[in-house]
Amino acid sequence: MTNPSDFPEALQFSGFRFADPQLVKDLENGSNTFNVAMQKKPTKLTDVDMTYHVWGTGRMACNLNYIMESIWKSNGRPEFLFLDVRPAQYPVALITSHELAEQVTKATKTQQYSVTKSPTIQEGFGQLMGKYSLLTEGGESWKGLRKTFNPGFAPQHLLTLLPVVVEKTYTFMKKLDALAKSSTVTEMESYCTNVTFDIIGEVVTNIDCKAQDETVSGNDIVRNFRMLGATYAGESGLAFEWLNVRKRITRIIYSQRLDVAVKNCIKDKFTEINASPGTTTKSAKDRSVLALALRDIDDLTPHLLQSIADQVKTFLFAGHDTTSILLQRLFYALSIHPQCLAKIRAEHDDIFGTSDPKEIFLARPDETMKALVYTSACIKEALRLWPPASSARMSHNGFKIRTSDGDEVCLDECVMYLCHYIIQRDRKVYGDTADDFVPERWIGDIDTSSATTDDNGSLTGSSKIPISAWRPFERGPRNCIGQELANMEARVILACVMRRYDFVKVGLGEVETDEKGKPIVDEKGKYKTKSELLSTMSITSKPMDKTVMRIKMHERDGRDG
Ligand code: HEM
Repeated sequence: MTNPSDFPEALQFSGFRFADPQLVKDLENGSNTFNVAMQKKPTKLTDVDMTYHVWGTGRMACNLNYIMESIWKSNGRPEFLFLDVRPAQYPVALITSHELAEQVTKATKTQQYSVTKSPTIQEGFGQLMGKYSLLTEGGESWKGLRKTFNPGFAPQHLLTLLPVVVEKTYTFMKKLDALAKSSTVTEMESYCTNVTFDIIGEVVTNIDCKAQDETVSGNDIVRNFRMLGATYAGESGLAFEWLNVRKRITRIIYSQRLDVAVKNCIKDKFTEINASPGTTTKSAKDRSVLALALRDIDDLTPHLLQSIADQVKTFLFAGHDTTSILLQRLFYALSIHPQCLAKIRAEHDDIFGTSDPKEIFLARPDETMKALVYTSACIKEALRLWPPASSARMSHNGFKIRTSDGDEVCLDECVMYLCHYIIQRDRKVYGDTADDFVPERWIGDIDTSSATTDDNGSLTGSSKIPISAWRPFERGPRNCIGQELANMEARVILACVMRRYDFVKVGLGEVETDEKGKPIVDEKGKYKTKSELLSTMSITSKPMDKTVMRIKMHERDGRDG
């Protein structure tokens, strides 16, 4: 057994230290060369020049995952390694294998609800989600909250939300129609974020947030969310963030405004529920996050109000940003993989024929969702290659991982960073096509639900891919509560838009064309691109340029008449 206290001084935990003034100055100037202590095995340490990994990889410091990947590769791709990034942050234990990640996230006798969340999440994003957030709470308080909200995400209840998802999707399509008509080059991020915000707004509050309505500047919640979210541009929650004082002050201001707007919404709902006797039965059927949180509450004390506000903010944030990224990645991936695009369109032709998808979805919701098999495989593959989130944990009670060599390593007081980006591109699992978009690998195994899969992480489905090697929603008790909602949204949106439009990337990641202007196809059947659409880190991992595209009506099905 190895314990961090046995490590050389460089790795001994000292807490979140604000270092000597010279070092802080160097960090601010960007001139500091970090001394990164790392190891393949706990006993062997090497000093590595961090600057090389940040600037020397050719991928720039745009995303923490790329830096981690570079360090990991140059150290022989170990299943975990330690990084001493003090005093910027706690020491980090980078977890790169799905087997080790599984040990961290599963429930055990000593870690009943899996290893607790890292304090860096609350330190980094507390202002966005609040200190009582379901995402960061632990122990029995977390358990109680999760139990309260689970009914709002039960599969049968989610199906009742399908009409809302379809309606919001049609508003989204109106926007895309207008873009196609005007041939305007646009950033897809705001369109995707607005549609997912509108959907999650209904799920959380039962209120139309009108995020897609340009004639109004959005309600107070949407507006303050946008402003607050913008202050997180370029942040990962793992390092350096505390240095920017101006940003921190701006953040406090918008965070307070958001809090007030959310609390007003909660108070209105509380009054509505308690207004007339008849509403009790109505509210019993209302499974919005807000109604579930207010159920059985007679006295809305300041503490309760704050806790509910924190849950509402958490759901609103976690429920729109990640799904928006997924949509952008899918539109782009399908635009450069012509064979996949043809297959997904063929599937939609089979299911909808010449009918309006809306009618089919509303007439046969369950059957239609299940029929979208290739569509689901595309979603699963996009989440594998471009996972929007990750997980960060920290233990304090002697938690040990067992390595593939049988060593036991104690990871107490380190941030365990479960890097989905590296884990889900593991060549040992995904072979030579680990970095390629191949939805076909999931046919026969399109289930995305962590709840229904085999808990021990063994092989499943015809894909024969270990279950735990696909973990964009994380696994174990702290898995994503909204995963089926995200999956439903993505399926509906793809089914409605993929036959109607052609998405053409402009700028970063643009397709290379021949002298006749036709895309050049590579040996794998993919369009060659002039560059890679890298991701930046702004809490989550987002396409760097906000996915600049031109939208065209797809000729075969063009109904823009
Ligand atoms: C593609 C879409 C999504 C992805 C990739 C995603 C990813 C994740 C991940 C990785 C976690 C675990 C985080 C950790 O271990 O610290 C998580 C938790 C969570 N997600 Fe999602 N998520 C998505 C969509 C949603 C949606 C639509 C909602 C809202 C309904 C949502 C609400 C939450 C909440 C509340 C948690 C905390 C759950 C708990 O700790 O009990 N997510 N999500």
